[in-house]
Amino acid sequence: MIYLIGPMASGKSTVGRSLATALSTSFADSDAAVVAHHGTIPEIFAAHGEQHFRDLEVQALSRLRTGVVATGGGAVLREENQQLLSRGTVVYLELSPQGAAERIKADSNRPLLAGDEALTVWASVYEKRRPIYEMLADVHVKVDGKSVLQIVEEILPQLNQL
Ligand SMILES: Nc1ncnc2c1ncn2[C@@H]1O[C@H](COP(=O)(O)OP(=O)(O)OP(=O)(O)O)[C@@H](O)[C@H]1O
Ligand SMILES: O=C(O)C1=C[C@@H](O)[C@@H](O)[C@H](O)C1
Ligand SMILES: [Mg+2]
Repeated sequence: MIYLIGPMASGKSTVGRSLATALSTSFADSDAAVVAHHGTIPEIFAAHGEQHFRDLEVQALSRLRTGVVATGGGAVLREENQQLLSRGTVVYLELSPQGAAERIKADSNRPLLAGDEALTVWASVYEKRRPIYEMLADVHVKVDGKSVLQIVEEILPQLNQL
C-alpha cells in the first residue's frame, strides 16, 4: 500500500491517481470514499462537525487495502490512521504557501478553507500538522513548480530504493 499525505491542495488526489497508473495498480481516495457513502464534505462538516468527519475518514481508510491511496489532508491527525499508514509506504507532498495560494483561490469544496482568510488558515493548519507529515514520510517531495508527471517521476525511484 502506498499512501499520499500532505496539506490541502498539495496534489494527493491528482498525483496519487497518476502514480497508480505508473505502477499499474489501483487508486482510491479516502475523501471520495467518505463522500460516496455520506454526502459532500461541506455537508458532513455542517451537519455533524469535523470530529464526525474524522470518524468516517478512519472507517474509510481502514477499508482501502490495495494500491495507491490518497488521504485527506487531516487524516494523519488520528492515531489509528497513523498506525495504519505506518504499515504501508507513505509519500509526503510538501507545498509552499505561494503554491497553495494559486490552487485554493477558486475552490469551495474545503470547509476548513472557506472565507477570506483561507490562506492564513491553510498555513496555520499546515504548521500544526507538518511534524506529523515529516514523522510518517518514507518519501518526501516538494511539489512547487513541478508538473504531476515530474512529481511521479521523482517519487518512483525513491520507492524503488526503500
Ligand atoms: N503538480 C501540479 N501542478 C499544478 N496543479 C496541480 C498539481 N497537482 C495538483 N494540482 C491542482 O491543485 C488542486 C488540488 O489538487 P488535489 O485535489 O489533488 O489536492 P489534494 O492534496 O488531494 O487536496 P485535499 O487535501 O483537499 O484532498 C487541483 O485543482 C489540482 O488540479
Ligand atoms: O486538511 C483537512 O483537514 C481536510 C482536507 C481534505 O482532504 C478533506 O479531507 C477535508 O476537507 C479536510
Ligand atoms: Mg484530495
